[in-house]
Amino acid sequence: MIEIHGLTKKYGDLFAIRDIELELAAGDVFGFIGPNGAGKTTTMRILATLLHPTWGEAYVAGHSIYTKPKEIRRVIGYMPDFFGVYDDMKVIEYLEFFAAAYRIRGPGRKKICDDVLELVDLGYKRDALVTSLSRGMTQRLGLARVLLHDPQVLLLDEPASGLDPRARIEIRGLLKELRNMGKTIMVSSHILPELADICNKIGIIERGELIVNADVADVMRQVRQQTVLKITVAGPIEVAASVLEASPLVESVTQAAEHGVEVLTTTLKAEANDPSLVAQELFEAGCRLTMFKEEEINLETAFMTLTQGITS
Ligand SMILES: Nc1ncnc2c1ncn2[C@@H]1O[C@H](COP(=O)(O)OP(=O)(O)OP(=O)(O)O)[C@@H](O)[C@H]1O
Repeated sequence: MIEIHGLTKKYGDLFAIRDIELELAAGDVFGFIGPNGAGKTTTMRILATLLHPTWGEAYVAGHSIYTKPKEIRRVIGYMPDFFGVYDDMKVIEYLEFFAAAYRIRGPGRKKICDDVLELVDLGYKRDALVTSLSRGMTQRLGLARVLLHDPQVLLLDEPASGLDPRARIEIRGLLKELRNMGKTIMVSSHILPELADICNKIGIIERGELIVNADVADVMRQVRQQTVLKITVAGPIEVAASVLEASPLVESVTQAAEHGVEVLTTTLKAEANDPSLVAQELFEAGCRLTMFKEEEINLETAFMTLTQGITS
């Protein structure tokens, strides 16, 4: 759905983006992470055919940005990081205005506007003035606007920026819904956790260069090459600790209090792939397990591990 090769944009001597390579398939949700000024907006504006690159190639749904910009505009929904709303319009009028611009005509237009309003949970604000909406609602209206023509590809530039925690969660929920509808989504943010649970691919851009471009599942696999168990027991924890230390399956054990409870964090040897054998050893030594689970690893930790040194 999106194919980018050697994409570069220069402003004088400054590389806003440099040699970007990226491929996204239909249904991919790509989280585009980077600090302010890293090049996210530049990349998205080029894909949206609003900006010419200095060199490089980009295709959206098989259409080249150089030769088929009109075709690209029909299949994308681009939500910029800042967009204006017309002061004296009601929410529904605002959407009808853009629907007309997309040449959506006839009785179907009203239904489409009502449908997208429902999708973004703004049906109840249908007749409110756009200027009366909160920032979160305005962002949702912006999303409704780019969904009017049912685009296959969504380019969303920091849709959650400036929102309070509740509004951020709402936007995330909405993105999940769009993902479930099969849309291909490129969504930028400068914070990783915001995108962690909705993306299947993640790119990290810094100073114009895509320094990480990976499958979320691969990253998880790479980081988790060894199983780490969190274990608590009823009774003396030292007994369990010594059983674990003596176990041929265990590489290391550390003991520390977590939320007031003594926990044994146990890293298994790379070749030990059945944690239940460790449970059995503890059981046979008379330890009563009160917790025995694999340590959860979140995407943020995984990326911090992988990008250590690269992003500093
Ligand atoms: N029109 C322009 N003229 C000169 N430099 C520009 C122009 N547009 C962008 N830049 C520079 O290109 C770089 C990339 O900017 P870009 O807006 O793509 O970053 P971004 O990752 O989207 O940042 P933000 O999170 O702040 O939106 C920045 O250094 C910016 O100052």
